[in-house]
Amino acid sequence: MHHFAYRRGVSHANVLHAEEVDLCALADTVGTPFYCYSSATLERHYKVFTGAFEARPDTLVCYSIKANSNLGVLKTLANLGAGMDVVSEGELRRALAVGVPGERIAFSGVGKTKEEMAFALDAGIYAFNVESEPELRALSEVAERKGLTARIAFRVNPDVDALTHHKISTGRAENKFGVPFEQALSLYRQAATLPGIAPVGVHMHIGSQITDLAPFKNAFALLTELVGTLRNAGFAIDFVNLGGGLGIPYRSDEPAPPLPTDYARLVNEAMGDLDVRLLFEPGRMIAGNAGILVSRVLYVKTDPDKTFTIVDAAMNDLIRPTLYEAYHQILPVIESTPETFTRITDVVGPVCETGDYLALARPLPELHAGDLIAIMTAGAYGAVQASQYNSRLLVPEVLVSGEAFCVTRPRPSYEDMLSAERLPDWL
Ligand SMILES: Cc1ncc(COP(=O)(O)O)c(C=O)c1O
Ligand SMILES: N[C@@H](CCCC[NH3+])C(=O)O
Repeated sequence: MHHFAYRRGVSHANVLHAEEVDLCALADTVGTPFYCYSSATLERHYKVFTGAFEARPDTLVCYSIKANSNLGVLKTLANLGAGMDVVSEGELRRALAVGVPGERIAFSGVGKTKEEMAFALDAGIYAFNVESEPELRALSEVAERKGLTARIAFRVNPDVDALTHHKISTGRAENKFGVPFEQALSLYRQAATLPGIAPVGVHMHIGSQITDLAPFKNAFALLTELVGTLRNAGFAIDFVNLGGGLGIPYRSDEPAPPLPTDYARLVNEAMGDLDVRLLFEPGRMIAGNAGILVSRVLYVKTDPDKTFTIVDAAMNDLIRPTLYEAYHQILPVIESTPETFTRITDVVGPVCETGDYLALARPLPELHAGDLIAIMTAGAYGAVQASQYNSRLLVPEVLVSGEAFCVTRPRPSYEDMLSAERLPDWL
């Protein structure tokens, strides 16, 4: 198994079947397309991230489940002691199902329902990241009714440009997330008066795939200032949640993003000697380069001025290229050298949308029907964003560990798909 590594400059000479698991054999067994995740890489990424903060032993790294919620992935991380960042009851149930204790779970999201709040209170989660004043009041009502106390952090929106794709920026004033920085102190004061609420933390998450440390620096400076203000006002702030967002390498021909150790240095500088527990919510950094999407070429269509490589994976399986103009490296699952990447082609799927592509104008070696390709860096925001558009079945997910593999989410059948729906009795 190729370790889909947190590695700089993945070269075209990487042979995907060079390690213990042969992707061709796996494709024959599971069928294509399928997602394939590497346990070793997940573990390594988690350890690299936590290792960067070893000087602060009470740091809690809450893996952001939204990036990849496959139970095999979650269990791999839970076994290492990871906490989890959840944004719905579904994600919370997944975290609990793999044995993550409530005390290692943080709950974010602008639209938590009262039912979700009640479920999370019963699970004894570490903290709620509260994103508005009405949400605060709802949480207080639910907690009071249950006779429980919700530990909360307001998610503060610092109005900082994360210099990332506009659809995944979350810390600008115009984004729906968090409470305005200027309103924070008065909201903490209000929270302190409400039953069932313990305002004990501060949270911030400014966006995803952040490859420049400057926005973090600016945002963390504001956050440190806020902790000082809150403490001076008498609040016992015991944790600061710095969110996730650290970017990862998607292409080998661009400068690599900062390493977790660079990020940790910045955090330590920004936090100074602030005596607080730090929480983090990395998602992409842990899962992105631990997964690939394996697909088979169906047809190669050569038009007068263009070649389309039509593969069996599509935008419904991996929406990132068309939704965010995201680049995913594509490698043939055969030995190939950079010199053979000379055929310019669009790699497209079978879905009836012009936006159904995995790559545009991409140099690749000559491919033929039946060849396998690996779409790299697909472990984060891949399978979790899949849909059944065009009544296509969700693709299976396979977790690999050394020579072992497990189809952690099998391909459903068409019978499953049809039996999930009901017809009204008047038809
Ligand atoms: C609140 C929160 N925390 C953590 C994350 C994970 O971000 P990333 O996968 O970029 O680390 C997100 C997604 O952007 C988020 O919204
Ligand atoms: N889905 C986005 C990341 C969103 C992060 C969630 N706040 C992506 O694929 O890049």
